[in-house]
Amino acid sequence: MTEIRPHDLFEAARGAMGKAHAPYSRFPVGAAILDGDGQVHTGANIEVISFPEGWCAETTAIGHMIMSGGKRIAEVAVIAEKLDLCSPCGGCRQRLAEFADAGTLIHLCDAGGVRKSVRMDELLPLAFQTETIG
Ligand SMILES: O=c1ccn([C@H]2C[C@H](O)[C@@H](CO)O2)c(=O)[nH]1
Ligand SMILES: [Zn+2]
Repeated sequence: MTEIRPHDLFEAARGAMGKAHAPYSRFPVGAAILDGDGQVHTGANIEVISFPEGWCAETTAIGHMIMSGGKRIAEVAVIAEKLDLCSPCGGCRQRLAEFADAGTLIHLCDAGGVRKSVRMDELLPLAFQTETIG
């Protein structure tokens, strides 16, 4: 099996961004998740005319991963057409954290490739948990 590299994830996210349904914000976003079994799952943002009902690229990709049988997130790439670095929104950080580990890398991309890679626990420090601390 060919190893998936961050640049491959970037390309998958960029391809997914081309499928965004973002007629209201005109702000296409793409995401790609590498799961623990080496499979890649992609997503784009999907907007709805009643604006709060739309959802993010990362969320679409998580749905694809779960429905394809993927269990854990090994790496993520995110790209937005109109931003140099698209960092996942707060809600998506929590959704990603559900399936990621503290050290899972999230690659923030621009049109040329990966520009910055951050750990899950940098994106969502002090994440909510129900286990007793200490
Ligand atoms: O991390 C993010 C941030 C925003 N969006 C989408 C939501 C909306 O469709 C558009 C503008 O906010 O970008 C994402 O897909 N991912
Ligand atoms: Zn989001």
